[in-house]
Amino acid sequence: MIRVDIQSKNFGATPVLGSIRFDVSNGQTIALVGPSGIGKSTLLRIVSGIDSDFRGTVVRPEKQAVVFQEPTLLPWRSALENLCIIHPNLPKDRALDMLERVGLGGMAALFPGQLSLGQQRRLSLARAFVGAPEMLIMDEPFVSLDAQTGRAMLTLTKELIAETGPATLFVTHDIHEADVLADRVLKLQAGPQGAILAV
Ligand SMILES: Nc1ncnc2c1ncn2[C@@H]1O[C@H](COP(=O)(O)OP(=O)(O)OP(=O)(O)O)[C@@H](O)[C@H]1O
Repeated sequence: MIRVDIQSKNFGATPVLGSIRFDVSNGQTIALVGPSGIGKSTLLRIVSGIDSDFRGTVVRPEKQAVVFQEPTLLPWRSALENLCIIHPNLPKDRALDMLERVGLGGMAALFPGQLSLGQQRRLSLARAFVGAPEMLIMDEPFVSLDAQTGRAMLTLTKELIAETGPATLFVTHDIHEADVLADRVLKLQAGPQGAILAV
């Protein structure tokens, strides 16, 4: 479970987030929506532990995975190595099974530059799920994909979440994505001292 209790987050003198509290239980998926620039990515960075410069506390499980908008793969490593490098104890056959599972069977030796954007996204999903995360954070993981690839990725992500059961928090601008994936939608709105959750 993820327990978020933020009192405030400022960039310099500018307040960005106000008081924000919520929990994400194991197996639950929460979508985070709100207008551009309101602070969604800032909140995700705090929840994922990338940004620790805020007032408040976040309690998160040990096994974590983050999927960014851009696939953030190592271009000089093969698809298989991209999985194994951050999971050094991962048996090779499990890594190959996961590549197969996300539709990249037979592509283990290819480098990210030899994969389409959709395939690179599949590889980042494989990398995230192969470690059986207890917490999954995703920042607009389906943007700039064509409609068919986007739908396929959404279905695949839903299946992988159901199989693995992490506490999941993801940002989206797409209400359809939120409907398909999320059990609950949280909306950020402007408050007097930074963004707060709409009720
Ligand atoms: N490193 C930073 N330094 C200063 N200001 C920042 C920094 N990162 C973000 N901001 C500001 O904080 C606010 C929230 O940004 P954030 O990226 O979290 O919004 P967002 O809701 O994710 O936007 P979008 O939907 O457009 O991606 C914006 O006004 C942005 O300019």
